[in-house]
Amino acid sequence: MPLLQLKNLEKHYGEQVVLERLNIDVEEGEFVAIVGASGCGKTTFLNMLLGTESPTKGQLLLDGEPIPDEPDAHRGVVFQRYSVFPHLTVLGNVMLAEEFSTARWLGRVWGKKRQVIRQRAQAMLAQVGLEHAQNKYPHQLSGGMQQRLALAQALMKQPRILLLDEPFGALDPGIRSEMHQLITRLWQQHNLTIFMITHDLKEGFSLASRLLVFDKLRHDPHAPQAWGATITYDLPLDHDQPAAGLPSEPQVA
Ligand SMILES: Nc1ncnc2c1ncn2[C@@H]1O[C@H](COP(=O)(O)OP(=O)(O)OP(=O)(O)O)[C@@H](O)[C@H]1O
Repeated sequence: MPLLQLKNLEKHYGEQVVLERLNIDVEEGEFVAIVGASGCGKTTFLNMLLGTESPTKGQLLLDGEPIPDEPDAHRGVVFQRYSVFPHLTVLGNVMLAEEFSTARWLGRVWGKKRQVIRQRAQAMLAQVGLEHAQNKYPHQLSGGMQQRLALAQALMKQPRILLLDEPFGALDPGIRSEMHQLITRLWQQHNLTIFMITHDLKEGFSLASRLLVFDKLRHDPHAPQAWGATITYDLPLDHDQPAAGLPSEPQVA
């Protein structure tokens, strides 16, 4: 069974149809890049996968069941601009998510349990290359280091699905390519299924195993909100072959 199934999925906000006729299956372990014009509903799609937005029509199934309508440990998320607790160190920020789930009301754990969480957090920081920065505070980190921290935080919960909303969009080119290597390694090490929104088509082609293009095919000048975007290209990417060009005609998926 596919990990995720989208069946005639739609999302409306009031009168505005944002997404329509989304029909795809996604297998465990795929790395799906999502591109499309600004405002076409990419973040809305990610929010439905995360569970902070629910579908208006159709079905969104995880392991054959409707996806839970609130975020849980199955799904980790990293945004372009990252928010942290500024008064906590790098290590403290990574430990925090785990402390909250272990001690729901107080958000603090002590003794042996805390020791175990600390060791896991330190191991995760080493995986993202932040082992030497664990005692720094967020304002002392570069943009790339902040995104490494965001990845460490998201992976602490051992998610199956990692949702990335333009995670490298604000970084310099040199730092971006370091982050590309890191995300490729983490994808393989943690056996993740990744959805990544990007505005950089080249980034999508080079990192992902599949590329989805969201676009509006139907326009009604008298009712601009009546039609939403859908998946107009669904391209498997074979990294053994040179990157293929986009087909010349849109194919409605
Ligand atoms: N909570 C909301 N309430 C009402 N409308 C919303 C809400 N969230 C998004 N929208 C609308 O849905 C449409 C799609 O927005 P979304 O942020 O998903 O697009 P996007 O493709 O991610 O854009 P960008 O590439 O600029 O980030 C926009 O017209 C936006 O105004």
